[in-house]
Amino acid sequence: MADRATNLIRGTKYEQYLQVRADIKDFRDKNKLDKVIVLWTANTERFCEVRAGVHDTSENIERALRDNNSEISPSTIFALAAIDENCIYINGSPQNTLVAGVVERAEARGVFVAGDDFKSGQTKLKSVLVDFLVSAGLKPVSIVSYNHLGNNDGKNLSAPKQFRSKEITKSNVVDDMVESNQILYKPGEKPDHVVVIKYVPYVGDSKRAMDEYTSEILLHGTNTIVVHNTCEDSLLAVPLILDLVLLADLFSRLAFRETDNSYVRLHAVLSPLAYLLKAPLVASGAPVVNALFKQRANIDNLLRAALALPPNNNLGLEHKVPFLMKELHSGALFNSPPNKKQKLTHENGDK
Ligand SMILES: O=P([O-])([O-])O[C@@H]1[C@@H](O)[C@H](O)[C@@H](O)[C@H](O)[C@@H]1O
Repeated sequence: MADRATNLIRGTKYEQYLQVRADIKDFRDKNKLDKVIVLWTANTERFCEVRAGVHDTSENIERALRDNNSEISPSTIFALAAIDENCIYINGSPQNTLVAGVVERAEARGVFVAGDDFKSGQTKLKSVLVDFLVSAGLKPVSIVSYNHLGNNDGKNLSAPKQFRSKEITKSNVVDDMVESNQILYKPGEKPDHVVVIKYVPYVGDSKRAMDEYTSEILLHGTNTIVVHNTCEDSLLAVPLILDLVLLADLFSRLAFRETDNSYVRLHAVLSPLAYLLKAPLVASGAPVVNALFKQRANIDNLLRAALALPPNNNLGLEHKVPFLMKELHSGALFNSPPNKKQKLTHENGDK
């Protein structure tokens, strides 16, 4: 891969960290910016070997960085530099950049992080199709996903360790959907799921994705769906980059009022961005949701909450229950008695 490494920051890992911080500061000053968001779109790295005493706390990772520890990945150096410059950091590639010590540091500094890996094509479709199959009672038993492409990403992924990172993010996406149906699957049972990526220079950015989904249906029958998708890899990724940055900024501004009237922001790990990511990072202990429409509903409802609207639960009782239908048509449904705050402001003459 050395032939593609043309833009290097030299020095020890700590010197590189200082350089990235200086670059961020310089960029912010030169462009007179209030805010910088750092998003990793560089190539996939190998997973770092997560070690106790190295990656587990902010203090340990700081020591490891200064000791030039080989298991501190370049993307982790960028994450630490961004967090220390008070910048949101988003990981658009599969590797495990955001180890526990990085998240701890983000929480301590009040900075947001999100990841991992843009969910652009094959996986996006998978997170719809498998959700549909499982919830329709068609039991996916074998999912085989092959893709080939000829851009730099494809070249990079032809290295086994880098491919392994991608294989992990692309393979785990069906887990929550499978676990959600305990009638179809016994505890621990999973479909066979294989992911293959090949580098074919001629096709360039035009990535080909071929998938075969086999499901068991009634009376041991089978149902096989085959998909062939051709698309420009970069053209699918760019809108995701814009949406990630815009939504990350928006979510970083949300605050929730506590009973003592103080305000708290969302957790440092911005999991609502999961809709755009293959392997969503969540706060420790929180459930991972991969199903695309659940992820989408999460964003919709967060934005509705920000406008003081109730979540959209799709009940639609106002179109199904006669007395609510009448209230809807007469307008009575919207004439709820004013709440305490409205009454007070009204009495004070505050329009
Ligand atoms: O999003 P998706 O189509 O499932 O996954 C894709 C990978 O299969 C592909 O190898 C890679 O080059 C793309 O950038 C993208 O990550």
